[in-house]
Amino acid sequence: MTSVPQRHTYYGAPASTYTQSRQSVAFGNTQKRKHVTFGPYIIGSTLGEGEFGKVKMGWSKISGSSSMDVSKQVAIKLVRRDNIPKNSEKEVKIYREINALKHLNHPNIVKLEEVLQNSKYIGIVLEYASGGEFYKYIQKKRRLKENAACRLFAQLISGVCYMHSKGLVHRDLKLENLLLDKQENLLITDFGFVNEFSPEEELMKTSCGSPCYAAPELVVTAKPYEARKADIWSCGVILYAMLAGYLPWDDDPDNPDGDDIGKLYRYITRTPLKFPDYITPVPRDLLRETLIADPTKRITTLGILQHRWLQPHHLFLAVTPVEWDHISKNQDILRRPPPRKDGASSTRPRSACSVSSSNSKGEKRNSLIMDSSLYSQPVPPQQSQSHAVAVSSSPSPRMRQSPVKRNRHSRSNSAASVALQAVVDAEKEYHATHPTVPTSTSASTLQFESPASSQHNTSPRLYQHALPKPSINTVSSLRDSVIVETSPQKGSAPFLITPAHNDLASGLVVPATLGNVTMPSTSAGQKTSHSTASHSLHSSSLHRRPRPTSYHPTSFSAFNESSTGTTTIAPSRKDYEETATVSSKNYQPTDRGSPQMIQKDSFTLSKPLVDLQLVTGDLIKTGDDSDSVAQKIHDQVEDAAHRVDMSRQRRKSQRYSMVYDRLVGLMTEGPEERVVEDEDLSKQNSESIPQGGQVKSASSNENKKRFSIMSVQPSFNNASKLSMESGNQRENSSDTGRLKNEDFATLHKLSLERDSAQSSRQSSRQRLSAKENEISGRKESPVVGSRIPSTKAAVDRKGSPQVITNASNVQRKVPLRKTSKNSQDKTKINRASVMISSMANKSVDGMPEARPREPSTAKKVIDFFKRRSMRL
Ligand SMILES: Nc1ncnc2c1ncn2[C@@H]1O[C@H](COP(=O)(O)OP(=O)(O)OP(=O)(O)O)[C@@H](O)[C@H]1O
Repeated sequence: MTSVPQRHTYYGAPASTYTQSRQSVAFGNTQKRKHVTFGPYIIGSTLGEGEFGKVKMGWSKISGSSSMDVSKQVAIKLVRRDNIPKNSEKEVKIYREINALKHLNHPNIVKLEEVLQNSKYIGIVLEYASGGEFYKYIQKKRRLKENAACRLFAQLISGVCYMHSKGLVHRDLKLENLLLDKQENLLITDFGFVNEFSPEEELMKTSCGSPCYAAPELVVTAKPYEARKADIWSCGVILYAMLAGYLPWDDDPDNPDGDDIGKLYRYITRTPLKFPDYITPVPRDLLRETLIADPTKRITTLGILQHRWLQPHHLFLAVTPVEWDHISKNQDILRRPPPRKDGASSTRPRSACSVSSSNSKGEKRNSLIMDSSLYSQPVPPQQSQSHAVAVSSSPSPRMRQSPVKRNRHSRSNSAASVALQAVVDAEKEYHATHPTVPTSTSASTLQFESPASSQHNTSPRLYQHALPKPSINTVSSLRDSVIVETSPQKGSAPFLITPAHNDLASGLVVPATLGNVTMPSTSAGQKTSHSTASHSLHSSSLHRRPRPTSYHPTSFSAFNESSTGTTTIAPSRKDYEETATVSSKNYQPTDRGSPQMIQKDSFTLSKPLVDLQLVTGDLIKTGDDSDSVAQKIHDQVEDAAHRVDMSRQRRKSQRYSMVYDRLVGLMTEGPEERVVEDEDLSKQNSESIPQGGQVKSASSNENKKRFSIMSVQPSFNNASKLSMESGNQRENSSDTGRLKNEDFATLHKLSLERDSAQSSRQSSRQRLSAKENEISGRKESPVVGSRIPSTKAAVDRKGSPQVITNASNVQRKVPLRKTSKNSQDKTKINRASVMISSMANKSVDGMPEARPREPSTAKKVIDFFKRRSMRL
């Protein structure tokens, strides 16, 4: 039997593809087949394709076991390293995704298993969502029944609340970024636009997401926006799509395809939400509160949690972020392969050798070191969890079995499956013992139970499936510790909770549920009694099973989401948050109030050598010293050239054709349209949207220190600006490089790059003119900025499931679909997650006047894409 190749076997390997590491692997007792491997994973079929490349199915192998030792299915996002230029927004996107996922442990958020790399690829190993894409699920069913939609929306909101409680916002929530697991639980994925907010700086300035799901405030104003509210809007659109089978505001006769973003948002802000008959009043009410254009009037996540439509899932929704973390932590214990008899760990080693790697040319790829060593970085200190200690113990016999023998293609790694099953069981039991509690939305008028009743009536079984079997022996001090009893079939690692003894001096309190204590009185305005919690912790209830929830939505008093750090926290929330002895700055008063805010420093990991201060404009706006200016300009130029190259490569994909069309449209259409001058754009971005990676060179030292940092994400105006200015920037970079650094090698490199970029642009121009000739020979020259013909536009419309006509509703209802490009590229989909800040340049309301501009190279390129798109 061939063992799993050592990690080093694919480091520094010849620059081919992952296929070069084909291994002959025993497969069954008889058949020997070649398998493509990537590190310890056997690569399977393509699951999908995104911006960064293909996502492949993978099976991990555990060396030393017998044949058929495929243990776990994963999804591996394979990112070609040469597709992600250093310091580019793509690189940042990847880091953002990894850094965010690293901190998120929620059953409805796709789990990051690890990150691997070789000389050619970076492999982001994710939990496998075997249920497929959510939009397809809706598409298949045309629309979801209310109960199903309610369950899935509860899961979505739970995941969103969880990430908000961590101080993260997704900013690109849409159907296409939701997957399903085997049990049809929702998994939020694609965290490329994730960002963090802090109590001090809640507002964000980078507009991103997909137009049809983006909150109006992102588009109609250039003002900073409250990112959580934008996520809530997107959730509303998703819910509407679940229930209706089509997107809201998709019936504008003047903009039937919704590809005119300006019109779309004018329509959204001016047209009342309409519902098809089959959406009942209660979800309508929730949708009305969610899809309010004014973010200050829009419902908060807390409001959603408390909405009566979601009441059937209130137990699930009441699981706190702390609890999800505990559950996840213990699942990790469960997943750990058993120790081998010889004492060696059967766990394949974390890729210590992957701290750094070289490509085939021996070049260090330090910029992309973000493998398992990054993944395995410790979770940032989370004071709220300081009371919890997970103690491992020898696994149960069941755990010693190979997972393959139990279930060859098991979803043993499905966080959602285990945790959600636990919640479902808890809910079932709860409903069994409380028949008056509604189990369907039809009874949703029933109010939440009172906090007092919830103390005693909440099912104790929540943790039974989620946490390992207790071991009395491991309890060091029964007086100070609490055993959380767990399901006997889930292994034997104990879950030992050491309460913090109400250590008010340290600002910590023990989550009541985890300590199996009676919930303190939670009525709003009533002071939380920590001594009560303490007493309970030390009471005779030690061996009682914990209540599944530690707070109840109704236990929260409403608080002003927009206030920053000064919010008075409802007493019940204090059980989960640091007390007054800790500055309120230390946690975000999010709707669900978690004490586990990701520390700013921990999210923007130092491990990636990307200058996050430069490229994540939302996070930090900073100046820079002049010495790094040349490098930055150079990087930007390199990036711009690469972007042009990539654009050409992506012709087969129509992914951005609509956006290019829109860009052209914004430049040229109608009296309200605004043409954004480069200077204008720079000015605007530097003043009001100071995000991103476009560095504008400054003439004086002072100016150099005030570099405006604009959108690093693919803002299309910025992209065009980059293209347009690339020539100048090259000159600038070259000059600056010469002035600041007389390193001949640098100059040589720059000139080589410039030459190659110039030749690349030249060939692009040639192709462009050839295409123009071809097009003009075939048909009348298309009007620049004109709308894509509807039949085509229906295909081109990214990220916007379409609607088809339904007689019962005047709205058009094209089935939700994520369109394929062509037969060869079935998995490639149209999903435009874009920086839409540029769209704000379009005059929607009170935007500045347009100024004419000269045609430029970039515009020609854009025209080319547009024509190509129309032709297709
Ligand atoms: N964990 C997963 N399990 C199963 N399939 C997955 C998983 N992750 C991604 N896929 C499939 O791969 C496709 C592309 O994945 P993903 O959206 O994460 O890539 P991406 O490069 O981030 O794309 P983009 O940023 O353009 O949305 C998805 O639409 C889905 O079909």
